[in-house]
Amino acid sequence: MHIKSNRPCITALEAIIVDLPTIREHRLAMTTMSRQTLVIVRLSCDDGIEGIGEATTIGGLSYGDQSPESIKLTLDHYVNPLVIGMDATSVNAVLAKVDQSVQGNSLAKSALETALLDAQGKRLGAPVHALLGGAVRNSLPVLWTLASGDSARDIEEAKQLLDIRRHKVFKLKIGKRSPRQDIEHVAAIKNALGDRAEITVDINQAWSEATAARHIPDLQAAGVMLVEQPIARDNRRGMARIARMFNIPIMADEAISTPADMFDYASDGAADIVALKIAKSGGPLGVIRVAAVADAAGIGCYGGTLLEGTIGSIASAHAFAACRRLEWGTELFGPLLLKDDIVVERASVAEFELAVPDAPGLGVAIDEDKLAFYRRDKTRTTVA
Ligand SMILES: O=C(O)C[C@H]1C=CC(=O)O1
Ligand SMILES: [Mn+2]
Repeated sequence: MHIKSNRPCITALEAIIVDLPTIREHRLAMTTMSRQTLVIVRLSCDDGIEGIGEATTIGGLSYGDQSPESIKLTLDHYVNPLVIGMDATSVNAVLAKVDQSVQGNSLAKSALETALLDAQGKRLGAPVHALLGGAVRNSLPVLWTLASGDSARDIEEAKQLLDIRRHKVFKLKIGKRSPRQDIEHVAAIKNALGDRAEITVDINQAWSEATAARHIPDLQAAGVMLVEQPIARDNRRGMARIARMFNIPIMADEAISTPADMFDYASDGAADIVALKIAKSGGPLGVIRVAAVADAAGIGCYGGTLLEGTIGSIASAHAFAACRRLEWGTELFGPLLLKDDIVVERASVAEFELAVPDAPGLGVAIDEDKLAFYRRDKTRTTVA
């Protein structure tokens, strides 16, 4: 017999596109950003509780195959009719229903999963990390990406961040210029910072396997600590050959989204480290499944970002806090790249670490005035 439950139901799901300015240009191999676009999700339930989530990508469709506009369309037209009326307390049941009718679209699913966890946490008076099995750590090391496009400016920026004890690991985005220019840039920064800082590089798939084989030794000689996604995401065999060829750790990012991707990479020995991202894996629960496969294979975990604002970064922080091992730290600096955000209290980093909130849910509240000001379909023109 089917017993009608008295559990709270989902009554509304809203997706809002928000455009925010960045503090400086951010240059990656595939695009240069001067603003960031977030998709904020608000999920209402009939017990009066609201959950929030965020789906954010980089540079429209230049980084990945989901754009802010397509994420909103997916949520409005496909996900919304599936979830309205469902029991809001079973995150797994809601996501299973969505997975049956919506293929892919991991970013929309991540924002939905985050909003459900936020709502359930608020309902139970528990932080999201507690819903994920509990935090193994209550703060996370955060690196900073130097990507102004100018070596001198990057060095100055790094020195300042070291002085104020905000970051001591720096990721350099390379692959846009020639390998020779890139290596000069990397060496200049490492020489200027010396032992005060560790340097990593992210090539964002820009090199061929032959270019990687030729130039990874130069990066190693320049003092680089690890190399992220040197070649195309679908060239798993090439990644395996590179990982075997060099001692310097090779990190897979764009190549690994699902537990199955992680399993294939692990089976082929195609990466030493994986960049976990809630956006790639469909949310905090999804990313923990990928981390479990990585753990089983002895592959190191790193807490990655798609440069989300505070909501998405704090959702990631809850998940990364709950991962059993997080040997390579995180890059949850997205909120610090933004000039402003749409929350009451922005995420901040002190003593090189980001604190994981302990308040119910995500522990983040929307600033309604700022949201009204920055939303693309703007409803007012001044911030109070
Ligand atoms: O890792 C990426 O590919 C994307 C992102 C993370 C940090 C950053 O600057 O860009
Ligand atoms: Mn990357």
